[in-house]
Amino acid sequence: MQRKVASFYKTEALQLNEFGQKAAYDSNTNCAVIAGPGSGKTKTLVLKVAKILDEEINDYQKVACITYNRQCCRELQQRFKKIGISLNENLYVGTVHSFCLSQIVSPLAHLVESELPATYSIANEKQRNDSFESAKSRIGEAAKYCSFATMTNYRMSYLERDESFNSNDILYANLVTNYERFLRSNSLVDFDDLILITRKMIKDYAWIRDILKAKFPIIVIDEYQDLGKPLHEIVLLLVEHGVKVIAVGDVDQSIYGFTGAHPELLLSLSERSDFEKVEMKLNYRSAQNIVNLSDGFVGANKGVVAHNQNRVATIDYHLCPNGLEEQVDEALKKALACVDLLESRTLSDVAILYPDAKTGDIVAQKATDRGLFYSRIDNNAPYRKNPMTNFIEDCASWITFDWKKQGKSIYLNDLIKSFTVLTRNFIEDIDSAALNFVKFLWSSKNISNLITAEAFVSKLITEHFSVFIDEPKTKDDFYEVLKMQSSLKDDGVLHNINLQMLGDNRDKSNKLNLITYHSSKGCEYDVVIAIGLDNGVFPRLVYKPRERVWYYPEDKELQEKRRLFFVALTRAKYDVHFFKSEHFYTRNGYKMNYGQSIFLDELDKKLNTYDCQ
Ligand SMILES: Nc1ncnc2c1ncn2[C@@H]1O[C@H](COP(=O)(O)OP(=O)(O)OP(=O)(O)O)[C@@H](O)[C@H]1O
Repeated sequence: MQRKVASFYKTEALQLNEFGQKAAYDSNTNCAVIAGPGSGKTKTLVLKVAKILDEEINDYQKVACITYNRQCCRELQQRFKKIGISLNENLYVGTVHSFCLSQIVSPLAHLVESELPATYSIANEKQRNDSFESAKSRIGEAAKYCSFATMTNYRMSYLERDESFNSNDILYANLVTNYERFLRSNSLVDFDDLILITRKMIKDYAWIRDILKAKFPIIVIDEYQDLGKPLHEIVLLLVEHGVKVIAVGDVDQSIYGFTGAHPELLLSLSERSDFEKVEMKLNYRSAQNIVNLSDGFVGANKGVVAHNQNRVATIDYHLCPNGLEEQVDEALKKALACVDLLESRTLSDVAILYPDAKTGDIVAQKATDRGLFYSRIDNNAPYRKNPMTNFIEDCASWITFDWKKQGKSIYLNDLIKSFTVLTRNFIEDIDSAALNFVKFLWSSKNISNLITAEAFVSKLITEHFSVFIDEPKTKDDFYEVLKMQSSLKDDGVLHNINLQMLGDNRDKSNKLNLITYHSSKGCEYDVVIAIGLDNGVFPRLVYKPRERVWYYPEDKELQEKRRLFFVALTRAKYDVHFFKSEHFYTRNGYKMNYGQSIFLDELDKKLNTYDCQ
């Protein structure tokens, strides 16, 4: 029988440490791995999956490797690739939403009674917001100050539409009901629907659990702390049905409370008698002084030790009294200075972290003014990276690649494979579609100096991606392709990008990382430069009109922001620079002097206590 994975993973696994990694790798039962930043969770998980593929899975079975967001998913795929494992018949890697849609809702929902409309699309952000606004106006004045996040939380917490759903908070129950009604009236479902419908299907039908167990006898879930109640219930139902579950996460890195995530669910899983609990306490990433500062910053001190005992990090605060724009200018200067410090360091080893996409606009504009290349991840980035936009960048790179130059190219074979994976479920005659696609690539390569990036993307869309236009399963991904196309137009933000530069976007080397605190999860950089560390900016404050005073948000929300700060701090291998102005501006433009971020105060306290510097 042909081996499903190369044995290279075994050599890599020899590196796993005795501080939890090996125990997780060797565990033969359900396992909950709880480990802090940089402890090698992802490394261990990837090697463990390789071992499972090699030893436990037969030809007709699959391991599902699921995570919460797109970026973590990409990271996992890249890590698999590094040890010679690509997605194949026995390995599924995807987000929880794509797992629910592609493995459960889409193939099985029409066979059971479900809430799913006969034909449906996945609602995009605007459609979700429109439905929410319509629901609010249907209810009237009482719903004026209701937020989408609170509604989501309610919807993901009260899973049965029973008395407790209706009575716990009548206003939000009403809002959820109306929101769903508006979605359905437009034949739409949203991402949370996918999870809620999946949960109900798995709960109500044992034969669906049977199918899942037969196909996916082992499910591995990364970033478990980001899961909410319905997903946790799905996991428990499957575990009780005999599916083996490996859950990996870090409670202190739970930053999706606004989508209904409950970090304590990972702890409750680890305490079950049918789960082995493994903790990892070695940090491979950061210097000891960063580890000292971050350990216990959110919860109890865990006694984490830095692997690189000799590494010493600089932790610096920088005051910019003139406000955010000055912070951005100084942060960019600092980024360049940090690159100059070490010969081996490039811009891609440095990240500027900011609290929101609006601030990202300022950073991106100022970086462009300085002629810096950057890789940007936030909601206002011209387009998001996803399998389709990555594929287009890869195509552009192949077309414009100059073989005489040094560098790593993408191979035509890989492009054909990706094209097939992307389109095979939507095109009947995949062979001739692939042949046409290859002809298109070669003809574009022959005129690569003449064709604009926009013309290339437009042609690719009309001639080879038209199958995606009304396809619900790929709607969000395809939307990013359309955003890419429009940003490349004459009036778009990327109008000055040629085909080669579009191809270069696939490569992060020598590009400064511009990223929100949120999106930085799972990343690591030599140097982290964090801006906006002022009360009122990060964390945001809440205005009490009667008292005319700004307060910190309530404990739960502040704790979530604290975890976000913890995520940012723990991305750094070496140095961390915090920028602050000690004031913020209200929406009406008033300057409020509320000092540096409370999290810098807390860090100060730790610095004084432990003499971390
Ligand atoms: N046993 C090991 N020996 C050497 N290096 C390791 C080992 N385990 C992990 N590393 C390295 O430590 C770094 C962090 O590992 P990894 O990204 O897997 O951690 P993580 O726990 O997933 O981090 P985070 O939760 O912060 O994203 C990586 O550069 C990885 O290669």
